[in-house]
Amino acid sequence: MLNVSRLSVRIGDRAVVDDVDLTVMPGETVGVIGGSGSGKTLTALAVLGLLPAAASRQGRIEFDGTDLCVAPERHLRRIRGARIGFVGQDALAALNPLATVGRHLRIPLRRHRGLSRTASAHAVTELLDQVGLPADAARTYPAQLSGGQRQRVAIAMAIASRPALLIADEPTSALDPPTQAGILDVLRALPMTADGAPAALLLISHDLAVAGQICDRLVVMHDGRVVETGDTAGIVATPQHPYTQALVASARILAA
Ligand SMILES: Nc1ncnc2c1ncn2[C@@H]1O[C@H](COP(=O)(O)OP(=O)(O)OP(=O)(O)O)[C@@H](O)[C@H]1O
Repeated sequence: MLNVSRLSVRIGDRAVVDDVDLTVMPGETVGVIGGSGSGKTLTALAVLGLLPAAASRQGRIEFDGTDLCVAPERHLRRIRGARIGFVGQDALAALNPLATVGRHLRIPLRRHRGLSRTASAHAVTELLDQVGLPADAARTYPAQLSGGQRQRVAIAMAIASRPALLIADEPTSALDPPTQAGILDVLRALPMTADGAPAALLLISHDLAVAGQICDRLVVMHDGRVVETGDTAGIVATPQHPYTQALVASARILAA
């Protein structure tokens, strides 16, 4: 479904993402892990066509059979938020402080799924339930919610269109461990997409312990390059690259 090949992103004369290959199959949960500055976020932004103005990209990003690197901006606008959802680290930044949770959810429901007013009211309740929030959360405002509840709302907004792929960039890193676990449960149980196929998740995280809990496969990035990729269980059991070995060792120490 998503097939990134030989992706490079340059800012000035620096290749901040260098020759990255990455695939996500329908229904698959893939984690992109690596340290700060390793190029994870820019890889995600390149897929969304939302790189900073100073950046340029090369390579191929095939999604639903179209190369997004050469697709016109109107094609990207059509798939962003509809076929590809996005959740970032800072839910507060994604939410309008003056709008209720219900209003946040009705906008994508009406825009992307074309639901009537009555149908979208029902769909709001269903979405809230999918992310573990009670129906009466629809009448609350972002400031009245905890950080974890706000992140649940941000995920509900991102999945309202039933996207084929959800990109989540450090969705739990601003949250305490019990709250993180709740958000990972929500991401693990993504609903079906509009065409009935299972949704896929591309999870960006610096934390192997987080990605390892819910990802089928991991892509390890270091200094802008993919240094290792494989099944989560295999990577955790027998990491090959020295950087991955260090990541696994430090996750073990933290878990001990
Ligand atoms: N707008 C920008 N202008 C200049 N350099 C940038 C910009 N955005 C990112 N970079 C640089 O590109 C490199 C990769 O950044 P990126 O945000 O993809 O890293 P990351 O792996 O997501 O790290 P983090 O976990 O800290 O967000 C970093 O060295 C960063 O400083």
